[in-house]
Order: sequence, then C-alpha cells, then structure tokens
Amino acid sequence: MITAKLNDISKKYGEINALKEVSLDIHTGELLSILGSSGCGKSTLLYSIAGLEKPDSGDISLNGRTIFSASERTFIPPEKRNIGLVFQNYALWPHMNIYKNVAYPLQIRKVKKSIIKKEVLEKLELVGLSGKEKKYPHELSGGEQQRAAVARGLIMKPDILLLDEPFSNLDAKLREKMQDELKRIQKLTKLTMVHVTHDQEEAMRISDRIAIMNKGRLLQIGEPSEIYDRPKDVFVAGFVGKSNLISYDTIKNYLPRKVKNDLEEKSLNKTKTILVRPEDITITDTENNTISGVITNKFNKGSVYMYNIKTGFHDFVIQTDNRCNYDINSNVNIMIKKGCVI
Ligand SMILES: Nc1ncnc2c1ncn2[C@@H]1O[C@H](COP(=O)(O)OP(=O)(O)OP(=O)(O)O)[C@@H](O)[C@H]1O
Repeated sequence: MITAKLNDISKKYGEINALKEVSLDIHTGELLSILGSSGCGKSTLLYSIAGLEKPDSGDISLNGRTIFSASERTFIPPEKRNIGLVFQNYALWPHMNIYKNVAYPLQIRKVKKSIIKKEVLEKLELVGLSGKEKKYPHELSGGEQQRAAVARGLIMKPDILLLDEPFSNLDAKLREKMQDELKRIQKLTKLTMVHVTHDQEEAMRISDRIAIMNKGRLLQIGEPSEIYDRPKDVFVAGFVGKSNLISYDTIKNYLPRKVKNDLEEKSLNKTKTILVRPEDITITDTENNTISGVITNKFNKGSVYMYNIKTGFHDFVIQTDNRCNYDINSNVNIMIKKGCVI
C-alpha cells in the first residue's frame, strides 16, 4: 500500500535546483530514509511533503487525497495535512514542561482532558520517558529531548511522521541508541516514517528503504542491501560504504571464473566499471588466480581490520576479520570473491 505519492516534484531557489523531477512512493508502514550530502535537497523534499515549502511543479498525494498540485493550483496547508514533524526548528517549547509539550497537538484540537492524559502517558512510556512529565526541556539530556519530540510527533496519530536529522546533535553512542529506539517505536506503532540524514551508517541501520539524492535528483531507491550490493552508479556506490571501483578490462584477468562469467553476462552494453566491496576480497596463501600486492596501511576497526593494498594496477581497500592480521609492508596475495557491474 502507498501512503504518499510524489510525482515529478521540482523546486528552484533562484538558479539552484533544490529538487529536480523527483518522483517517489512512500509505502505504508515503512521507515524510509532520504540520504544525501549537505545541500542535495533532502530538507526541501521533506518540507514539500509537510507543506512548509511549495514546489514549482508536480503533485503530492496523501492517502489518495491531493495535498499539492502545481497544475491544479492545490495547496493544502501544513496543519490540514495530518503529518507529524520532528524537526530541529520545531523543537520543544522551553517554557512548557514535557507533559504540556507532548499534549499540545491534542490541546489545539480541543481533545477531552482525560483522553489527552491517557495519550500523553502512553506516548511517554513508549519513548521511555515515564516519570519525566514535570521536567522542562532544559532539564533533559539531548537524547531525552529528542524522545519527547518523537512522542509529540506520535500523539496526533499522523499519516506520516517526518524526521529531519533528528539525531545529528547527539554523540555517537547516544545516536546509535536513539536510532535503535526509533526503529523499535516504528515497528511497534507501524507508523509510516520518512527520515532525513546525511549519515549513511544511520540510514543502513534503521531503514526499510533508502532513497539516495544528489543535486536535487533522486538517484536510487531500494532496500539497504539492494543499495549496497547493486548501486545504480558510481556516485551511489561511493556514497554508501567503501568501494573499489576498477574498469572491467583492467580487472578481468584476476577474477575467479565464476565471478567473471556472472559479470561478463551483465557487463554487455554497460560502462563496464566493476565495484568490489572491501569484504569481498580475501588475502590468500595460493598464488593461482590472485593479485599480488603490498600492504601500505592498516586500521583496526574492532572486530575487523581494514587494509590498503597497493598492486600493479590498483590500490585496493579490503576488510578482513581480525584473525587475519598482517603488518604494514607485508607482501600478500589477494583474491576477489564477488563484484558487480555499475
Ligand atoms: N530558502 C532558500 N533560499 C535559497 N536557497 C535555498 C533555500 N533553501 C534551500 N536552499 C538551497 O537549496 C539547496 C537544497 O537545500 P536543502 O536544505 O534541501 O538541502 P539538504 O540536503 O537538506 O542540506 P543539509 O543536509 O545541509 O540540510 C541548497 O543548495 C540550499 O542552499
């Protein structure tokens, strides 16, 4: 099922194409991440869905109702879209305690007090803030403030909850915890969520699907594994995870037969660049079908090692488990297990 449909959305600020012909279906009950570097148009896309920006062209529908259409001159204002926002610039009100902050969307809808109380306590429990009702925002940690903002977003039972870089101000450890929390809440409530981030690890960790944007365009949308294993082009490959990008002609002699056969079939009529992920290369004792090189750099990443290996034709980045321990300057043979054509 589709909750929201964006069709051919474009938006210009002067000469800048903030959005260029973006079409996108948001599936009911999914957590979709919009991923891209600074200035690629992520926020403009989210604000267009929320009704805080007016695109120049295209249409947006929510549960079958047109909420924006440039050609039909339809523009439903934000407060009539039933969309929840967890945005940096719609932060908690400092003069209201947490109870009042979370209750606010229901108060302005004139919901009965007893229902408001039940809903607020339920939502605070869901986000792990029971007992903090009387605290003011400045008395909470950054993570707790974000939880309260999520509770406020959830309370109005929106058709979609939009989150704009909700964890960007948190330290790395807390950020991971909050990412897992958001995923848990999303699975529990089955609410449709669209989340904007420039952090590819965050997107890979929590999303059902990821939409990759660059310069106002939507480049690829798919499940995290699809984006990682079958990126559409060099930009996506480079943006999500580490990659070795080599021309097919350069590398073909070093590929095991099975991989080569698979790639040769697919590489017909393509640009013939091969993407090999670092974990799809092994260091091996055999010399058959392998590439010799020298280790130029090494990083310990906890459970894995990352190596830079210089060969006669390419500087590879490879990842091994931490039992595979070699020193810098060692001569090694490497073998490619898997690659894909992009
Ligand atoms: N109100 C505005 N007036 C003029 N230019 C704008 C305006 N809002 C955004 N832009 C420009 O449009 C482009 C897209 O901006 P947008 O904020 O959507 O990007 P973003 O991907 O969310 O970036 P960030 O991650 O830095 O927030 C940028 O080049 C930005 O400078």
